[in-house]
Amino acid sequence: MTVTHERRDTHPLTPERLLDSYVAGDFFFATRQHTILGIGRREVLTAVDPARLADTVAAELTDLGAPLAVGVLPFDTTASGTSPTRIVVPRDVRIAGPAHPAAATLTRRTVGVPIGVRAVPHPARHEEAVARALTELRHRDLRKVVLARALDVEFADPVPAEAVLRNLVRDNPEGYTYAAGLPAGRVLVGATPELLISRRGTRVFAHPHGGSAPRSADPATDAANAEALLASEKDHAEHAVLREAVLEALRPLCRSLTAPDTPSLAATPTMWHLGTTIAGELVDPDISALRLAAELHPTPAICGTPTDTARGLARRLEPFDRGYYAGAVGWVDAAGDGEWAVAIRCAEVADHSLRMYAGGGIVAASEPAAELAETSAKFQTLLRAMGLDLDF
Ligand SMILES: C=C(O[C@@H]1C=C(C(=O)O)C=C[C@H]1O)C(=O)O
Repeated sequence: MTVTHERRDTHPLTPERLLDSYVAGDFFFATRQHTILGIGRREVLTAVDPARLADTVAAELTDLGAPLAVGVLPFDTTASGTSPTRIVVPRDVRIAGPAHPAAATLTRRTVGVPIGVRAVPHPARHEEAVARALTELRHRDLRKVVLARALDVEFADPVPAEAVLRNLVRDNPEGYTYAAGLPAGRVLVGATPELLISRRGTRVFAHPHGGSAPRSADPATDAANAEALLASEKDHAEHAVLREAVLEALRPLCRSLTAPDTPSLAATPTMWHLGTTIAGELVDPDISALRLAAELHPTPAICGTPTDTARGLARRLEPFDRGYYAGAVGWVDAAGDGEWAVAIRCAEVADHSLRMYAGGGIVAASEPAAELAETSAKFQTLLRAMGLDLDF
């Protein structure tokens, strides 16, 4: 196993070269700090429960003398989930600096022309599901539930995950842009703004996002959307549930924990969000980034509160299995450091088709039509990367 860091020789290891080397099945993770490429698979470790897998991964990294492991957590990490946590020790790891700002000079790649696009469920059914969730919110012990929908896109030719990834890197300078190989040649690819947890030594950070508004090409509308989000009681209520849950999960693990009282605006090229930066100092330096991700996931950003009730309701109201959508994607190294991002704004690529997902938090003050529009806006991250000017 070799780890190659950026070096100044005739072939510097640049983020662009990592992108050029990436092939579907590899692991790719670009952040504001660095770009990681995990090539191939030396070991694949799977288990339903990511917390249990964390210890196995730590032992495996030590045994193999490997620097880091990469992978994905599914949305549903309970026994009834159908996709396991999947951690890969790559054959080779290459690390370069951040992809930005040079990414703006990347040339876009063509993804192909779709021969069919289908919303799952039909948009009207999604509105009905939101309406049913509102009834549950009124009558049950439920404060928030996240409901998602999907878009299935069919192509005449195989979908080049490499092109989708490259276009996502080009378009999304601030977030976590990722690709992870899944069984049967499938690929999870996306660009998420949301950090579930990062750990460096005893320092941990989380940046939960909850509360959304679309960006606009018109600067006045764009600014007005941001202002309206900052002033929206409904979005602040939705965010408060999330902030509380993340703080509550981290509190027993941290000797100190800080978070501003009110969220601030976080931007992606397609969405405005309310975000809170949470920083903590771990009590136990042996708790790895993967273990921390397992402790926090699923947060109310992608599930709801209380967790079990919300997960059960989402399972009943959504006509699909989320798989790795709304799970987590990231890496953990031999020292236990790592970064795990919330696996949203993504698609699962399978040969000639892909399925993209978008969801939104429903609270008592939500409205079905607005929730449908929010998911349409969230699809834009992937639709743009695919060069598709569609509104679903
Ligand atoms: C669930 C998604 O996004 C999450 C839900 C949000 C919301 O409801 O406001 C905001 C950011 C994300 O945490 C998604 O993009 O699919």
